Amino acid sequence: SAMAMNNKPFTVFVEGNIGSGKTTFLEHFRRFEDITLLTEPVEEWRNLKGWNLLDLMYKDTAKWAMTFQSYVSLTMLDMHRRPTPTPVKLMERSLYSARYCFVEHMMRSGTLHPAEFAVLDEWFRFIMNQIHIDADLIVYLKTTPAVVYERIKKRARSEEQCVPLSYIEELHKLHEDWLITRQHAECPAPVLVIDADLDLSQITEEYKKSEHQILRKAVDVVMR
Ligand SMILES: Cc1cc2cn([C@H]3C[C@H](O)[C@@H](CO)O3)c(=O)nc2[nH]1
Repeated sequence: SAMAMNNKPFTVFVEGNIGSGKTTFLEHFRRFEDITLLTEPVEEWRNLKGWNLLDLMYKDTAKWAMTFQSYVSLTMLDMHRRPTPTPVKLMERSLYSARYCFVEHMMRSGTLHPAEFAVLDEWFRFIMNQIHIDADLIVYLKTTPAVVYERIKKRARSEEQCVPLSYIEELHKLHEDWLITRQHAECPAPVLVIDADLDLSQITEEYKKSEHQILRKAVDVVMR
């Protein structure tokens, strides 16, 4: 049942640390024709006119963090704004995790200069005030840093092999501050927490739990 273009679809952000299984979670919903999946445009970050901004950022974070996060935010805004023909839209991450997790960490760790952070924060505030991009639900794939650190090693995405456990632990804390402690009032969406430490064989049950909640909420919104 295609959604009239003027209605806003039931929008879900899928959030979690590096290696928490977001792409796997999204792929679980590939079978539903009423759901549009927008996965993280990592390939765009790895090849912008031939430049691998992800690799540059990991290789020399102080020099490339601003450039990388600026482009990440542009690609996320593009995804937020993309017209969705279906009643439900699942997005991998968001401008919120960009600002509250990654940019926040780079500012606190000093890899973003305060002036660079100020510019990124002004862009974030402008977008929040001018463009309606909030979620109806956030699915938080909650993990333990040690578990995802091992997965990152196994997945062996080349750019990430130098990522230290301390970085994963700091990102974890920023996700918890945002999605469990609820430190940021600008993002009031309800959070559905999934135990994403479970390995693939066990996690399908967890997904089914979220499937029910997502589809039920989506039906409520569509029938409103
Ligand atoms: C919104 C947002 C996503 C995102 C991902 N990343 C990194 C973490 C992973 O190594 C890779 C793919 O998620 O990109 C980042 O540094 N900053 C980001 N900001």
